Amino acid sequence: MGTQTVAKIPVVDFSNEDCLKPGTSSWLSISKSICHALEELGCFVAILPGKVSPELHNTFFGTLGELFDFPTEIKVQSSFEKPYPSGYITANAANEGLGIGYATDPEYTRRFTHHFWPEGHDSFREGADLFAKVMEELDQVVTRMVFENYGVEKYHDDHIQSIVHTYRFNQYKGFDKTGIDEGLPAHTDKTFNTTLYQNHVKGLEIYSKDNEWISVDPLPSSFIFLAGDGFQVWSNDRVRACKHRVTLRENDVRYSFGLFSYREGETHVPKELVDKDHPLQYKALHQFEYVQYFKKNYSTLGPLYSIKEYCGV
Ligand SMILES: O=C(O)CCC(=O)C(=O)O
Ligand SMILES: [Fe+2]
Repeated sequence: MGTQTVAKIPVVDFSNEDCLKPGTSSWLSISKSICHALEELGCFVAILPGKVSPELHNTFFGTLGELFDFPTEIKVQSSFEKPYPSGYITANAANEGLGIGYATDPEYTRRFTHHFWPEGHDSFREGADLFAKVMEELDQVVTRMVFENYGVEKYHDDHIQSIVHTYRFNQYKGFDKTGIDEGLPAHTDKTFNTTLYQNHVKGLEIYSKDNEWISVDPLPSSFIFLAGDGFQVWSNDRVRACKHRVTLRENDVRYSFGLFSYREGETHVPKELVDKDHPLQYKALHQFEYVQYFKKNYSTLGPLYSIKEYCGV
């Protein structure tokens, strides 16, 4: 257990199982570090060595290679989960993404697997379910720590009930294949929060308060937790939505995947988080409508459209 800093991204080590148990001293100590990181940078790296073995890591990235090797026409037909973004999405000639709606429901990962492998593919399906479980647990632990830190833990059960998860798997071709170095442009996620996992190829960069791009070093068994626009709204600007981008400098194929957490219904700033030092910053946010609006108007709004413009007071 403990917190260290690698290249300015806080790294939180959850190897002591007590870190996942509310009220223990390990829990209380890392929750302070996590809140600080989310307020300053909007992200941190979580190391969970007991949850992801090197075998699972290697097997699962192997199956992602098989997934993206399918012909494009099979990939584009995988869009059948609504309402949150799912199916085939491509940002540019270097990037391809495939999404699953309701990612934490094994029925949806089963359907997605069946689309590509009608005979089944246990290591893909079981890997996807296992990672979704670990990321969902991390998501719940982190949001609970933040809710407690702000003295509003009484809202946390309802928060968890309102969350819908979407998976997105990304493949970025090596720089030598495309000559494209922009994997994804700078953006904040439209989620409440996002949890990412990736292979050994670097690329993710985080924008700091000092206006610097910080490169994330992939560490084994580690996840990157990012606060999204919804978290910033809910916290009345205490938590910073993490601005990030993907830059491709290596010639290896980069794989990453994320569990995207969206709140159903409306997000209001809790009344306890509004006072004379923290005047109300946002109107209620309906996250699904926000995602739809952003998608529909992307060509005019651009990737850096801010939540302040959408629902700032
Ligand atoms: O590939 C990554 O590391 C980041 C992906 C990302 O930012 C996104 O899908 O929104
Ligand atoms: Fe993102």
